[in-house]
Amino acid sequence: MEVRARAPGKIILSGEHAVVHGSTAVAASVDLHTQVSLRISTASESDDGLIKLHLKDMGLEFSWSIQRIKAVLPESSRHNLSSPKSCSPESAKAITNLVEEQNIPEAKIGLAAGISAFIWLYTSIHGCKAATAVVTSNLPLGSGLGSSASFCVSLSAALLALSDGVTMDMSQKGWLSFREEDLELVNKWAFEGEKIIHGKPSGIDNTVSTFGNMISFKSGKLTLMKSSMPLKMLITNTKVGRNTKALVAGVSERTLRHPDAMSAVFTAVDSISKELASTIQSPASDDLSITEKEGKLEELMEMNQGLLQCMGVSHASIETVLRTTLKYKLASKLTGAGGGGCVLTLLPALLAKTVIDKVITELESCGFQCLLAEIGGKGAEVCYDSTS
Ligand SMILES: Nc1ncnc2c1ncn2[C@@H]1O[C@H](COP(=O)(O)OP(=O)(O)O)[C@@H](O)[C@H]1O
Ligand SMILES: C[C@@](O)(CCOP(=O)(O)O)CC(=O)O
Ligand SMILES: [Mg+2]
Repeated sequence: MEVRARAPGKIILSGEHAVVHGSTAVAASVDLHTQVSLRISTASESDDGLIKLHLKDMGLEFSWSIQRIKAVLPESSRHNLSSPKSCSPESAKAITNLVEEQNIPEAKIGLAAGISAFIWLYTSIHGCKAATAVVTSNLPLGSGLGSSASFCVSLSAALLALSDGVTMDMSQKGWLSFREEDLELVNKWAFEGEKIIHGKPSGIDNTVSTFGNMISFKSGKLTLMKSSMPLKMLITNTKVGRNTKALVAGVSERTLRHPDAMSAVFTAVDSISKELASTIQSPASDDLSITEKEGKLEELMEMNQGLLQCMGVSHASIETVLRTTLKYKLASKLTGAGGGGCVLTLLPALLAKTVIDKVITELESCGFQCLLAEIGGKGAEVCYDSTS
């Protein structure tokens, strides 16, 4: 039994961090993906008794014997597929031991969280069967573009696509979408994986990676959005590494120290996200031209960035990108958890290509990496044939 699954990364146009505390946020998928190829041995096939994880881009391979997993994770018999369970503290400890035994290179130790999520999702959905998962990704890891969620969504999609938990026509060729209710199940399982990586995720990243498009999201509920204007975003990766779990925990600690002030910040972000969502969706008219709508978005992005600074998640490298784009009268904000990572800059529809080229050249001369990604594409998909 073999399948491939892919799931996109994302940008957050407004509301990161505040969304963890109940505010509205707006996000869109980007056309960068994590892809998982999964092969599970059937009862009739001979196998090597191993569960293998190959992180191909990094040239790393990990494997665990079925006996070892059974000994350390006694509850690893398959769970009820339709009601995903959270990883208990005991299981988390056992999984940490399984990961530590693999001697991950010190420079790549951040991968430990992703590998733990793999073990939890694999054993919960398929129990202890020999298998090989090969992962590739063109998303930068730990940069705010949701690589953790896209990893968990593509993994959950592949695992469920080879289970009886979803309904798929395995004889169909090419990339296939899930039914709505199956997408919801993929999303729930991915959220359990994302919890292992983020600690306390809001669920926005796995939701937009699963369903694709552009969404507004509040307290676990998504609303699909339909943009009525062109939205071109420049993504600048500062290449400053950071970790979402630590940044989310830092904002929670600040909230405990200053509950009233932070509650006002989160309320302001909620209003910004709602206004941003309605601006993006309202039809351009004589009252509000595309240019005026872009002006509104720019102001809202700048206000959101100011509030992210209040939360303590900006960074000197982010400030450099903001200053550089402002020289060209362009508005920017960090996207994702901040502390480094990626910055979004709105490129107005009528902006001359020469200006875009100039701003990119200047940002890249600072050592940053720029990309113009398409936003709002498809969510999780699977493919059963090896030719597509
Ligand atoms: N392709 C992958 N293979 C293994 N682990 C991954 C992969 N993509 C993401 N991860 C896990 O997610 C972590 C990065 O997640 P995070 O800090 O939330 O940043 P982001 O989601 O913005 O990329 C990595 O350190 C790793 O643990
Ligand atoms: C900061 C946060 O709002 C988004 C994190 O995104 P990323 O992992 O930095 O891509 C956290 C969350 O919503 O779970
Ligand atoms: Mg993440």
